[in-house]
Amino acid sequence: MSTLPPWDPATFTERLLAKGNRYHIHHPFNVRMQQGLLRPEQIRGWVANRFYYQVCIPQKDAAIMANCPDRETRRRWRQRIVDHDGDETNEGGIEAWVRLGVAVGLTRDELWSQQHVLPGVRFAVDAYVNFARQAPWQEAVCSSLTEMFAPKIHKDRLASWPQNYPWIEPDGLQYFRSRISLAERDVEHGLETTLAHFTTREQQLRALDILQFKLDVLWSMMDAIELAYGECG
Ligand SMILES: O=C(O)c1cc(C(=O)O)c2c(n1)C(=O)C(=O)c1cc(C(=O)O)[nH]c1-2
Repeated sequence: MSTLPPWDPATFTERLLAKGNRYHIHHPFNVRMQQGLLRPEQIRGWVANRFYYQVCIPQKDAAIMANCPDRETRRRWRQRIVDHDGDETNEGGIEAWVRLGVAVGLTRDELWSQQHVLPGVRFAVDAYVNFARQAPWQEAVCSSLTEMFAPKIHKDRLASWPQNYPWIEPDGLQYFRSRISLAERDVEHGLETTLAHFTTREQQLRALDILQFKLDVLWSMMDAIELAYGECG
């Protein structure tokens, strides 16, 4: 057991942020996507596979709520499910992702049937959902903190895709636009919970491991996608 004193909140936050160097933004497949080097069928492969992540996120968030006895947390957390599933006033992120799919040349049926979802992507995403089902809810909250790094990846796509992939209908990029402020809001809550729960050095180190697990989920998805659709695919 570590006998070192806990990091203060600012230092702990810095340590969490430093994990950004392992984010899938740096994965070779993402780098090539960002440089405009991917062919349409490669973009389609990524979009069809990422759809599996999109549809599983609300189940992951529902698992966190199911494990959380704190009413205040559930009040805030349930918004995440609405963000993805939608409601009477908002079509939701899953539908926005379907629109992205259609904009890149996939059909709704192709997406919903999950016919393109690779075994490695399914394993990685399922590992994330299972973690949320089984871990203490604060640990599952911590695992969502890869969203700290997501606004940049969404902004990068919005800035470069219109020039790099002019064949993609720009309306299809709405999903990325919508996620920037939602991710920032999610991170505020996720960090608040993480800073309050992981207070000893040993716990803080555990939080870094949890964040690494989630970074690995995203990285593994990219590995599987690259193997199937990359230059050797
Ligand atoms: O496009 C991306 O690279 C990316 C990454 C992540 C992430 O870092 O987990 C999320 C999203 N997008 C996203 O759109 C999203 O709604 C989301 C929810 C979560 C989560 O863990 O609860 N991550 C992410």
